[in-house]
Amino acid sequence: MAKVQLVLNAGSSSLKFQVFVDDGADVPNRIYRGLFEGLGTEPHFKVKDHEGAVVGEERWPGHGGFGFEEALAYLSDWLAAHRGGHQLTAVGHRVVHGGPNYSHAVRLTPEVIAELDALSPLAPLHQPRSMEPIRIIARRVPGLPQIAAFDTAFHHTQPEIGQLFAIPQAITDAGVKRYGFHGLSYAYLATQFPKVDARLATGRVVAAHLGSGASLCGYEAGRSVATTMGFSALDGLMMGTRCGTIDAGVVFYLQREMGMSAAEAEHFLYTKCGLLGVSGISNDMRELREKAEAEPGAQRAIDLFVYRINREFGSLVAALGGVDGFVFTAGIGENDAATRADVLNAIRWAGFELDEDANLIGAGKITRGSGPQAYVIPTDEEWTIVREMRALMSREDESRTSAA
Ligand SMILES: Nc1ncnc2c1ncn2[C@@H]1O[C@H](COP(=O)(O)OP(=O)(O)O)[C@@H](O)[C@H]1O
Ligand SMILES: CC(=O)OP(=O)(O)O
Ligand SMILES: [Mg+2]
Repeated sequence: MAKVQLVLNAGSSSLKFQVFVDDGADVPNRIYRGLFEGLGTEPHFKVKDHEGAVVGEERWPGHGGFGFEEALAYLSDWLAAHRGGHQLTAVGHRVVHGGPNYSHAVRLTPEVIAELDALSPLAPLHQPRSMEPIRIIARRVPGLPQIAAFDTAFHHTQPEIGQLFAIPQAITDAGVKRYGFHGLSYAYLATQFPKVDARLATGRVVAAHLGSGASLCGYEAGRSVATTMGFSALDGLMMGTRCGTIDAGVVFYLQREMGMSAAEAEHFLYTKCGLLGVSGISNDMRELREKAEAEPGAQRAIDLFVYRINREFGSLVAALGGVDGFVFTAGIGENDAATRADVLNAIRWAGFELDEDANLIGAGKITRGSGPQAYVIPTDEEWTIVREMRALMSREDESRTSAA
């Protein structure tokens, strides 16, 4: 029976996973990559092997009661039954918020789980979802090692000034500061920079993670020095359903003049705004692109999405003192050539020159000329998690050895 490590990435309606051989190799050896999507509505399971061939697929039409619990039970049975069976040795999880304390992965003990639960108010859309599979597995397989890797951890290298809001120190000390998110994705991109272009690895780079959540990260020599998300995953760019940066005065206005409670205003800004709110049509860029010619709302949403990226890009370039490269990643960044073209045309002022043909192919370098270059690099959050998990376990082994 093959020993394997499982990595889970729990989203709002999906559960992505990857399975790696537990061989301690520095470059993780992936054997399966898959997801459950449509949880709570029309669940659908699909898994591919390391060559991308589909090796499992199942649907549960109309099974609204099929959630993480059912998905994890199905996955565990599938792994046990497949190719002579697989023995799980550890599970790694994407946890969105690690708070001020965690700049690396951590082993999930009951105390750590309680500490991470307490961060839910900082990421109300994400943290409770991140924590659910951890609890289910702890109950189903007590004793199975579980670790958490955090979206916030990669941004611990931001200078202190970049983490501050202009508020009294006592409130900053209570944790009200800029954390930044999508760090598992940005950490993965940084590992690819040297393979893609040496200037990315050593220079000043802005990467755009454009998925259902969206943010930009400014890197200096592969380390995060500034990012558009701050205290919560509501900040920065316009997203699928989130507003991004908004004048705090609007939040009070929604409550005082429009009769929303604090909870209603929060729900509104997380789930009814962004591409969905502006277009009145959809949070999905594919649908907006299809309808952009006929529906002015769809085009306006796309225009604002791009405008906000250009504005926030300018702010990161100011923080970096210049820019040597740009990277696109995640659902929109990897798949939507039209958005990439719009963004590169918007940031021409920084010297980027779109290569239309390369952009249509959508892999590798998509600019030309003598200025800074832009690239498409597909992200892989689960790869960062398994690497973090192995690093944590070898640190633990070392400290056990030196204590002995
Ligand atoms: N082929 C495509 N063309 C344009 N946009 C796409 C395409 N595929 C996915 N997207 C966009 O990517 C989003 C999902 O991105 P993803 O990175 O998978 O997000 P998440 O992991 O946060 O769910 C979708 O909502 C959609 O807007
Ligand atoms: C932190 C965050 O916004 O994550 P996602 O893009 O998965 O919603
Ligand atoms: Mg995501």
